[in-house]
Amino acid sequence: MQYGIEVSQLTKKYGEKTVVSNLSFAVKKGEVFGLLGHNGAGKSTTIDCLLGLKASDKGESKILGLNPKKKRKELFEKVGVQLQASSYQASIRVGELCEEIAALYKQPADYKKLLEQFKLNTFEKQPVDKLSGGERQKLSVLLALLSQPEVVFLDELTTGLDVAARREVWEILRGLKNQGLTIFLTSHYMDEVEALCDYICLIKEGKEVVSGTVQEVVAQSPCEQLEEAYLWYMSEEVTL
Ligand SMILES: Nc1ncnc2c1ncn2[C@@H]1O[C@H](COP(=O)(O)OP(=O)(O)OP(=O)(O)O)[C@@H](O)[C@H]1O
Repeated sequence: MQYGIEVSQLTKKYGEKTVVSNLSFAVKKGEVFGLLGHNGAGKSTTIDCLLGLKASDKGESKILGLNPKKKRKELFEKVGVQLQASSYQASIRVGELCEEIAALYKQPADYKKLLEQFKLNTFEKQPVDKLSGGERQKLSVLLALLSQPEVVFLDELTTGLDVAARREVWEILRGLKNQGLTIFLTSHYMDEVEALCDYICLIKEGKEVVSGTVQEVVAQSPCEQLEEAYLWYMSEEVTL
């Protein structure tokens, strides 16, 4: 099986409002796919529907060839998820949280090694609620990788991280990608998208505006840089 993620005509409504509309795409194993769009475009809702956390109104999705709603147990070991708002038990320490989560999996990663990679090892004994916003963000990416997943979903992976920390996280992800990890990410930073993504899809009000490699998306616009192209696409009328 060639694909890490397959999505066909995914549609999600909240009441009368359609927030994800007929989205279709496929992510090959070992590729990095970026779903981009303004605040409220429907990115997090798409992830929730893909994972079966929210019921979609139409469409199908598969992760590693499996239906996430029907094969939840099977996928649990294979899929890592970093969501935007992660809440943890009050006053649990970083090391304890890692241990607790690692204990859920059959073959977890060595969390101490991951803490070192993410430069969080000095915080092992610190309560999670005393971490800075950026440290907590890095921890949420780390936790998504604890199961040694085959597919990982990262929602705004480096929001709040400083320049050096962002690059460290990119390096870690590139290394994991080279080992075959499939990555689905959302990001508001176009330099990050250029640095990491093999394929991107821009959405506006839940609808696809354009998709392709970064080079293809830029080439189909009158712009030369992804950030300008992104703004150009976003200012266009939605016609789909
Ligand atoms: N439970 C809900 N009930 C009603 N509307 C919702 C609900 N959850 C999300 N929405 C709306 O759906 C739309 C898409 O939200 P979503 O969180 O998917 O956007 P996003 O692209 O992830 O945005 P951001 O970049 O700000 O995180 C928004 O207009 C949001 O207000």
